[in-house]
Amino acid sequence: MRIALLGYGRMGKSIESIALERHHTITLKATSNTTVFDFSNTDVAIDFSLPSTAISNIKKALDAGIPIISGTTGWLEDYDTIVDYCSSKNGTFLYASNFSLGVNIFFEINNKLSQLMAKVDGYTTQIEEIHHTKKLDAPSGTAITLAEQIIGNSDYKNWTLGEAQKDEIHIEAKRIPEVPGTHEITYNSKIDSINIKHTAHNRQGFALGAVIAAEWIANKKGVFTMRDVLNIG
Ligand SMILES: NC(=O)C1=CN([C@@H]2O[C@H](COP(=O)(O)OP(=O)(O)OC[C@H]3O[C@@H](n4cnc5c(N)ncnc54)[C@H](O)[C@@H]3O)[C@@H](O)[C@H]2O)C=CC1
Ligand SMILES: O=C(O)C1=N[C@H](C(=O)O)C[C@H](O)C1
Repeated sequence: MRIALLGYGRMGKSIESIALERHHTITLKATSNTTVFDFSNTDVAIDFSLPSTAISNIKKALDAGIPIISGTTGWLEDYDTIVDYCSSKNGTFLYASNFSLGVNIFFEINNKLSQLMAKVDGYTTQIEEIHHTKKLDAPSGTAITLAEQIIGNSDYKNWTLGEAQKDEIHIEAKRIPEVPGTHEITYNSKIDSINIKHTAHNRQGFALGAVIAAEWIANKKGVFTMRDVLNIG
């Protein structure tokens, strides 16, 4: 498969290495200096760029009729606009806040645990995420997905980085050098605590998941998620 990389930073380079191992070729390595995106001879585009550039990158690929995978976080308030844009172009689009298999299993556990916890009283819910100091957005896209799952299953109405009101989940976003990504959910009561935690040891899981998603999506039309790709849940 011929892959265009929209973003050639930490993730773009990890994806390149996994894609080459899986016998794919790279047709474009776009960075902030790239003025023309040449999608000729490309089967699928993968966007891991910046919160401020993701939307225009995704639209460029859809305009060119190329299926696009996006892992860029920090732009999700415009997700529905992109879904509509994709439909208007009869295109192919998949976004995931986290492409790793482990985190996608963790999402399923979070969903089930939050359904159970919604049936009992006396627990408060907190999410902690830890990432490297180069990360531009906070909270992480993954923490937002986790919070939205809990909100969908409970009386919580919102998440906040600040002090939480009764109907809000507090997200603690910590930045520590070199940490690839750690997410922990804690339910705390006067009697006990329940924690679930996912720790990424490196970026390989994110990159492998993105390449697997690209392989899966190449000949499809529509808007998809990692649940479709991994067939879990
Ligand atoms: N969904 C997931 O599984 C994961 C998502 N991410 C997200 O991916 C994004 C990128 O992360 P990193 O690679 O660590 O960042 P990075 O800062 O190392 O790389 C960003 C790249 O985007 C490039 N860029 C800037 N403007 C561009 C433009 N207009 N078009 C194309 N490329 C452009 C930069 O030159 C750089 O190469 C972040 O939003 C991060 O949160 C990161 C890891 C996993
Ligand atoms: O910026 C990162 O590095 C990561 N970003 C994603 C997020 O915001 O959730 C996924 C992963 O945790 C690494």
